[in-house]
Amino acid sequence: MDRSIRLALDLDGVLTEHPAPLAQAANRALGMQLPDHAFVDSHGCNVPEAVRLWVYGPGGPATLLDPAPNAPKLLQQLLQALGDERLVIITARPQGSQPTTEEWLQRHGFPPCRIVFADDKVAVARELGVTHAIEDSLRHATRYAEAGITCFLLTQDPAPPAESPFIVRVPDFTAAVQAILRLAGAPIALPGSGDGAQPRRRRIVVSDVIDQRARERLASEADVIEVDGRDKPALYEALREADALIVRSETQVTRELLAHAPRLRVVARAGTGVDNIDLQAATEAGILVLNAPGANAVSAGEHTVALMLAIARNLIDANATTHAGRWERKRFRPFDLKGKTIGIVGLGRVGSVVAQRLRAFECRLLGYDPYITRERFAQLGVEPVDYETLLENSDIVTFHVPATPETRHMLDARAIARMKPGAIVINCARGEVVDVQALAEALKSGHLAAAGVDVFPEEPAYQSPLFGLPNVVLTPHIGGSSREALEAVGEIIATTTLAALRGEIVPNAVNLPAASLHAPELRRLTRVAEAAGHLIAVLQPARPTTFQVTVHGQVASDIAEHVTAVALAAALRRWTVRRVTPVNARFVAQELHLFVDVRFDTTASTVPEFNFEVDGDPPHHVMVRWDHREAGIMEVDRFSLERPLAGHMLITHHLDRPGIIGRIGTILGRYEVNIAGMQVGRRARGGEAIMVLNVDDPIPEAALNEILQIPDVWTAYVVSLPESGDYPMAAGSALSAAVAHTRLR
Ligand SMILES: NC(=O)C1=CN([C@@H]2O[C@H](COP(=O)(O)OP(=O)(O)OC[C@H]3O[C@@H](n4cnc5c(N)ncnc54)[C@H](O)[C@@H]3O)[C@@H](O)[C@H]2O)C=CC1
Ligand SMILES: O=C(O)CCC(=O)C(=O)O
Repeated sequence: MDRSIRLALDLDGVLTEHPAPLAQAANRALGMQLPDHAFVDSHGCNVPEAVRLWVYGPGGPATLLDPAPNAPKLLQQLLQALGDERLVIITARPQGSQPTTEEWLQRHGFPPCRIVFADDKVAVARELGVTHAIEDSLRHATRYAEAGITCFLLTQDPAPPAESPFIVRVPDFTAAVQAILRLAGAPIALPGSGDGAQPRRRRIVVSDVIDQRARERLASEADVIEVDGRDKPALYEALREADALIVRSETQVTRELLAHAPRLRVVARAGTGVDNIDLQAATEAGILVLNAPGANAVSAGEHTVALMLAIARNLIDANATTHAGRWERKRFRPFDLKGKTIGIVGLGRVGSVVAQRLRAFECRLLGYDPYITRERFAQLGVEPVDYETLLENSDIVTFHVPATPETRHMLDARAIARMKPGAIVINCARGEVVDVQALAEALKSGHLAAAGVDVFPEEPAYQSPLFGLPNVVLTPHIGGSSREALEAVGEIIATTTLAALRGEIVPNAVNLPAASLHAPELRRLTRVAEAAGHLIAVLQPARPTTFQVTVHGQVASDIAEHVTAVALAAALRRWTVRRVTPVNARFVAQELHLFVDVRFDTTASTVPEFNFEVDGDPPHHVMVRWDHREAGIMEVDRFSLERPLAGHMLITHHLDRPGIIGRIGTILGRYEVNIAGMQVGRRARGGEAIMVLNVDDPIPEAALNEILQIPDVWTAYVVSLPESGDYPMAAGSALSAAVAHTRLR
């Protein structure tokens, strides 16, 4: 192995993703007008020191950067090949950013490595005897080259004529590391395939017990980490890199927990009730919350009936005394459910199961649920009554409502006082629904005969006023835990968590309105809506003040809301460093004072169209047409297109005069960019025109600059939109980074 190589690595743009979000954040927060590449070499671009300190300092946008693909593993391989003596990170970040920088490296799993903070990188490199460097800044690469240090420059641009032989242009960090390993004679076993980085394997934390098959299903696509949700330090540690968290009722998903999970995209509740999840905090963070309503309803319903029977038949005591060798046949006086009046509070999924089972016992059923129809009561064979009537007339009252402010302590001392003497209470819903203190007192006084309780205000429950009372049957929240329920819940949660992580639309989202349309129609429309949002932000790179969506034709409001959320999220991803998904798109827009205005023109008898408009100088517009099967972007800035936009494109706004299109073609030809198709539109002969060129190859920045030099070409945008197939909706768009250039007319 060649031991003479000493390597200096740049940080931003080499170990991190491209630092464009830093410039965008500074522009937004400090009202600056920095170009996207400002932090490729912030010192060289004269970014003021105070701005650099803010960007790289505690809580600054640099702490939110993602690592470059596979960067931690690549650094590990370099360290293995070269040894830590011969590798150093030299960054031009200010010295004051040392703690946040080190914290970022550690948080993203980079191996420990020497790091030096210096504006004059070459002076430090010389002192350290550096022979090779990896950089993304041309200025630093040039300076290294002048000092005789070979510098791998990460860029897509071709080399200009007569560039120093000490500068070696490579497309990305993987290629640079390959070259260094080759030079060092080290084995090349790069993460991912030889010529490109593999997407990172998803990490799913499971913090409560779930079905074994569900775990296996998750493990087929992701790394599954199991931790005890009650062990906060262990859970927080596991969540640092987690994409999804799966819980049942024990783990409390609080705002604090979410703050420890910067990558989290999905929280899945393997069950029904989501009261252990801070839905507001999850929504603000753009995290999708899933649950599996109904999958354990039979289990909870049967458990409810089991608690009733256990009480009616004295099962618990009779079992214990018989086991103890005491034959107390005369002591027990069980009773039949037949003929009893049972009051069911909440006739949703579980309440309905209970009603259906109890009909077989020939009970009289009273029900209180202000949110369901009379027809539903009739179907279930339940008499609808008000809550007071139910309490006053029932021998057994059983609760099946969700935990909400309205249902909290629905059964308190006053409600209990209305109940028949000797009545029985069953709570298999949520602990908060019943005031346990009042219940315990009524049980002790004898006003109530017995209670069956599966759920507690605080779980796990290690103490309760109900503990030790002889007339209470307690179970540790196992109502929904039947084998069948766990299997069904596990299947739903595993399948939909993986689907949501792949960016697919799932039907069981709690904090994203369900769209009343199913794949593949919705998937296609979603793809195009995301592309439209992306495109409008390429056309309008500075954040506008208004994002207007006008829907023409017959479109259901939930579909319009879905399309708005998807397009808005895609646009916001280019307007803010904050993580945006359809879940928090409207919230983030509000935070950024971006007014989102959705209008409907349902009278228009047209194929449905979604028009996205943003204000600016000039304002921009993108229109999506959707014939309920196919969808496509059919207008840009009010110019109609013959074919929907797709693929790699150059879009220009220019004056309609002879020669312009030819000159653009010539420039692209010189840069070996093949043109695959062209569409042009104009308002009037000799007026403003638009051209969309589909190209087979990436358009180098230098070519774009030349195009912008052509007189009467006002703007040029390079953008990639999906051709076919799916791409992630919720985060991490597969749309390529777009370059937008504008020249003032
Ligand atoms: N013990 C366990 O292991 C399990 C407990 N559960 C819990 O059981 C409860 C019911 O679950 P599901 O039936 O799946 O929910 P659901 O949403 O299907 O039904 C709840 C019903 O309560 C009604 N309701 C809401 N507020 C009400 C109020 N103030 N007064 C009267 N009725 C009201 C609703 O209209 C709805 O019909 C939930 O708290 C759930 O978390 C569910 C499954 C297992
Ligand atoms: O088994 C569980 O996780 C609790 C079930 C439950 O309470 C629910 O699904 O709401």
